[in-house]
Amino acid sequence: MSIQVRHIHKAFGSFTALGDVSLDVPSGELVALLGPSGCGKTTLLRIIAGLETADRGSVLLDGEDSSDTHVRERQVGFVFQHYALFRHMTVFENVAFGLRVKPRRQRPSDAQIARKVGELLDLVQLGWLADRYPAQLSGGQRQRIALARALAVEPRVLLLDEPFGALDAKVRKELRRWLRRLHDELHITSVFVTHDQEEALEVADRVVLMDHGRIEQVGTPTEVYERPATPFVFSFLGAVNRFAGHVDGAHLRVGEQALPLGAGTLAQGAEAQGFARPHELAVATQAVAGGVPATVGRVLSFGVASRVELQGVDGQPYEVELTRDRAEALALQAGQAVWLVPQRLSVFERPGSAPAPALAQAA
Ligand SMILES: Nc1ncnc2c1ncn2[C@@H]1O[C@H](COP(=O)(O)OP(=O)(O)OP(=O)(O)O)[C@@H](O)[C@H]1O
Repeated sequence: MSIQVRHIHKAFGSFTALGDVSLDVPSGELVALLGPSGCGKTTLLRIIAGLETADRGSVLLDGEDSSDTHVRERQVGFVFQHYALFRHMTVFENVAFGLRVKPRRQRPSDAQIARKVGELLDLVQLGWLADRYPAQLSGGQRQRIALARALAVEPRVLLLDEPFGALDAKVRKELRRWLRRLHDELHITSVFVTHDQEEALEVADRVVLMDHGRIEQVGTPTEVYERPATPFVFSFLGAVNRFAGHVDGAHLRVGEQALPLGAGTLAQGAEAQGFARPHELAVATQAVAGGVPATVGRVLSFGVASRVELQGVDGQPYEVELTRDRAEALALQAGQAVWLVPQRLSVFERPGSAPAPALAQAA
């Protein structure tokens, strides 16, 4: 089932939690809503679910406006971070619950329920736990059972709110791979909320980056990581080095240095920030054109990679990732003066910072 979110606006009192949010989720896709705490991810998920109503805008499920459709009729399955299973029920009964509470005419027979629950427990690979109670399960097992319970009623959409948020890093990693495999088997349109960028990039077909109640970018993991549309996306998705300056002809002028700009449409004289990931900076031990001076701090080597922490002349921190061989060839020492040369620089103009055209010409 496809989901279309159209111009959703939601305020809590005077606080705008979502401002004009629109999003298309094609049928069968697994989409991650990613953003910092408080950016509106859960609110958007709850509006899609029908657990919350929007002030304006609409949600279309398979092209039909769902505003007047009750949560129960939307055929949506949920898994929440702390969606406690029923403590007094066995795993089997927890998974069977959604089937047992169906209206009498739609309710499967006991034999059908037993078969269905058995299949679902096999699917989440926990058939051997059917007779246990939730307190006798690990956190990861509980979330897999919660997922089996959500799937029992054959939802057309699956909504997951930080489903692995409460688990430790290792279990989280295992479960997200497992979720991806499960999705590839079932192809249920799924939206999951996370504030963990690695989780979103690893699991989702497409990532929706949100900040302050707005969508900043929607794209495949490669698109959002390789071609961030805004400074926020750049900073949110992993380590980044920042070079603040202004546009000067075909260069970004950063202090005394002029860093070459790629093709673009930046306004002459505008204040701008250049971004480069740690692996996109080369280190030179002699002064070079287009290099920004910095002082080596710590050099950390893990396996085949080395990470170098540095400081710019104005105290700006930088981080560079090199192959270990390259780091050893450079023989970097703490306190050494070096020059950082961006191999790729993504430059964003500060909105409204471009001088008036006449001024720019005079400069
Ligand atoms: N019922 C409510 N009443 C008042 N404010 C609310 C309510 N629900 C959410 N908010 C506010 O709306 C904003 C968005 O909340 P939301 O839960 O959607 O964020 P989130 O991105 O899911 O954050 P987190 O990752 O911390 O869960 C927050 O500032 C939150 O305090």
